[in-house]
Amino acid sequence: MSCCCGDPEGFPPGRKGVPFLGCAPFVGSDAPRAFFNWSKDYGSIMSVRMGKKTWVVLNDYDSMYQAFIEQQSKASSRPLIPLLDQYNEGLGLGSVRYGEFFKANRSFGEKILRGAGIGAQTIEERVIEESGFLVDAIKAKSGKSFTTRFPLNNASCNVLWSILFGERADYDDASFNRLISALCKTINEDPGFPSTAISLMGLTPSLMNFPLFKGVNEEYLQNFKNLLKVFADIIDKHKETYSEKFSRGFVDAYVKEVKKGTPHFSYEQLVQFARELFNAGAQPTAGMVGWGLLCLIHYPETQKKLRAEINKVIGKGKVTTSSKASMPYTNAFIQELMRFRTMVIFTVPHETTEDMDLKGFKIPKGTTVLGNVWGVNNHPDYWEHAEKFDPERFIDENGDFIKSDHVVSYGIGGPRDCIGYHVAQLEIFIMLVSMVRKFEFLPDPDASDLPPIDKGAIGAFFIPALHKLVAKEI
Ligand code: HEM
Repeated sequence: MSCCCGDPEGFPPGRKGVPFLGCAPFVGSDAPRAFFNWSKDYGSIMSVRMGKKTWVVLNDYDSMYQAFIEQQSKASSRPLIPLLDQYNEGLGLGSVRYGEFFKANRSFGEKILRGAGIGAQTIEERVIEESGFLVDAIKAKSGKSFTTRFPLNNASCNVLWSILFGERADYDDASFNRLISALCKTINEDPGFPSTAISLMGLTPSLMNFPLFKGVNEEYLQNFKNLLKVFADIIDKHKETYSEKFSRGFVDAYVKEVKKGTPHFSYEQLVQFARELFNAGAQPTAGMVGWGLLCLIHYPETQKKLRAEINKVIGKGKVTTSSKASMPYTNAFIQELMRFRTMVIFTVPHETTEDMDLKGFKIPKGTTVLGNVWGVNNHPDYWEHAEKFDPERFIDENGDFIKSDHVVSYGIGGPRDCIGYHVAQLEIFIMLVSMVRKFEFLPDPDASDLPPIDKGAIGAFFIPALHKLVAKEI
């Protein structure tokens, strides 16, 4: 049975927008904020017509928890997203439908990203080694202003590359830098029409046929094809030099499964899976560390407190996560950073595989359900002055760190949360601590203003706009 507006009875209320496009023309360049504002009229669980489809958007912690954790058996698939499907053809991980193929590949990926089966060096050791190269690259700037994005992208790409292939590249390696540029082109990391258009085409596929969007999409698709070709070639080389006696990383471990004939493993899937881990992992992590450095120059008192704790707990010793439990301020800084600059603004869209009853609303099988990650990270019910960067909100009266469930930057949990959480957290902690211990970060003396702390590309990820700063060696 359906109600007068065409939605099934009991379906969450919401916005319909205009014929063909639905709400796309009203979303603007900041979709999570637009959805969150609409939820003030319709409630936390609301519907939004995007093109021909009506999505359900969850704008608070409780509804996301009930859908993605408590009813995970019903809400863990993925809808077909034409923008992504045109290059991944249903392979990879993030857009794969829930089922045996997904489970086999996800569980393999989880093991590898925890460090199993990729040779003797742990992931933490790889991150520590890479942080040393990052510090050296910044030292080489000799206190002159530099664009942070490049060494951070190099460092984060190297960590992923080392997990995938067991090797890293110097920061001036021309072919690796070309690969990083190819990656950046797939992300559209600069604010402007292309990054907004990609975000909107993900939500409303019909826009892909409109002239202005068509050009952006053609370029987007070509960039992905270029990146896929690079991965296919390198994986072919790894297949030729494969040996059962050692594993250089994810790719060797996966080749082993294909050779064994393990169901759901294939070379085509390997190319897409490896490409996707690189795509989904390298830039959000580099971007998060980049936002962290920006916060340090905007809040110099915070920078001082952070360094004081690092010096007290680690001093000149090796930076490892074994010190983390004794560093409440650093933990608070990182948790607030993840909340304040939400890198992945929505969950990847989920799809229901059965009818679902969500807090009294009826959500039929086959409905797209989106979690508003930015909305939860900024919800006034959990955060006083959410717009303020304030690590102290996570320090209790005894000076201890308060871990919060309401920071959902990696998703809320369940079978589709971020598979790279462990790697990203290692990188953010070890890279930031290693840099803050060695350098005082200061504004670029040649710039009239501080670089903006609220402007970035809101496409696939919320990446800081290109900016320069100074790192003065301590
Ligand atoms: C600061 C860094 C990162 C943030 C904020 C982040 C955030 C997220 C979020 C919000 C999701 C969607 C969860 C959902 O749909 O419910 C996700 C999914 C995913 N992330 Fe991350 N991520 C980060 C780093 C990484 C890294 C380092 C990797 C790879 C090594 C990675 C790989 C993925 C993949 C493959 C998925 C899809 C998982 C699936 O569908 O099963 N991410 N991430």
